[in-house]
Amino acid sequence: MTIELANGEAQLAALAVLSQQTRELMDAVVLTDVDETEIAAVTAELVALTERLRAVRRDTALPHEFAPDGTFRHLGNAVTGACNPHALPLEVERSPEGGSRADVNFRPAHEGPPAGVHGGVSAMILDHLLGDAVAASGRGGVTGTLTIRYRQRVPYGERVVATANVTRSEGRKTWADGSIALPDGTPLVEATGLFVTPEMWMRPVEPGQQPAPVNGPPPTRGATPAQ
Ligand SMILES: CCCCC/C=C\C/C=C\C/C=C\C/C=C\CCCC(=O)SCCNC(=O)CCNC(=O)[C@H](O)C(C)(C)COP(=O)(O)OP(=O)(O)OC[C@H]1O[C@@H](n2cnc3c(N)ncnc32)[C@H](O)[C@@H]1OP(=O)(O)O
Repeated sequence: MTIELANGEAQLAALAVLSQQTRELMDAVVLTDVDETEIAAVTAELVALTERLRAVRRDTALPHEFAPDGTFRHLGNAVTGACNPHALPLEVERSPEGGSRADVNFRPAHEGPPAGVHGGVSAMILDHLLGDAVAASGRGGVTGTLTIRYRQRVPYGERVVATANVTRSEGRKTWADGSIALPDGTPLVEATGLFVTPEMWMRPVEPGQQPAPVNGPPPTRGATPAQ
C-alpha cells in the first residue's frame, strides 16, 4: 500500500478547502428545513460528487508526518486534521511554560443532550488535548485511561476553552489533567488521563526514519507502511 498524493502540497491545500466545505455541508444538513423534493435532489447531486472523489483513492487517512517546513502534522486526524471533515478542526497552542490550550467552537452537528455537546465529543477533544500536553512534555504516548467528569452542559455556537497540563510521570507513564471551560473560567468538563509511551517508541530510530506512531512503522506519505 503506497500513500502518496500525486500533486503533493497543492493537492493537500485543495483537500483542506474541500474538507471545510464538507463541514459546512454537514452543518447545513443538520439544520436544513427545505422540503423533501429538494432534499432528494441534493442527495442525488451528492451521490454523483461522492463517486467523483472515489475515482482515485487511498486505503487510509493522511498520516502523521513532517511537513516540508519540518513541522509535525497529521492532516487526517479526527480532531485536528485540516483534511478530515470530521475534525473541528481543533487548533492547539502550546505554552512555553508547558501545557496545551485550544479555543473550541462546537457546532449543532456535535449535539448530544438538547442544545448541548455530546459527551463523547467533549471526551474526544479532551483526550486529544491531554495527549498533546503529554507530547509537548517530550514523553509522547497513547491513551491508557481517560476519566471524565461532566459538570455542566457544554454549549455549541459559542466559544469555549480547552486546556491541559501534565501532572506527573513515572517511567513510560505520564498523567495529565484538563478541562473544557467557559471563557470566564467556569469549568464544564474535567478530565484526567494516563498516557503510556509504547515500548516500540523507546527503540532507537535510524537516521532519516520517523518515530513509529503506535504499534509499527510510521505510515509516511510516499513510503510503504507495514500491513
Ligand atoms: C493520535 C495518535 C497518537 C500518535 C501521537 C504521535 C505523535 C505525538 C505528537 C503530537 C500529537 C499530539 C497529540 C495527540 C496525542 C494523543 C491524543 C490521542 C491519543 C489516542 O487517542 S490513542 C488511542 C487510544 N489508545 C490506544 O489505542 C492504546 C492501545 N494500547 C496500546 O497500544 C498498549 O496497550 C500500550 C501502548 C498502552 C501499552 O503497551 P506496552 O507494551 O507499550 O506497555 P506495557 O503493557 O508493558 O505497559 C507499560 C506500563 O503501562 C501500564 N499500562 C499499560 N496500559 C495501560 C492502561 N490502559 N491503563 C493503565 N495502565 C496501563 C502497564 O501496567 C505498565 O505499568 P508498570 O510499568 O507500572 O507495570
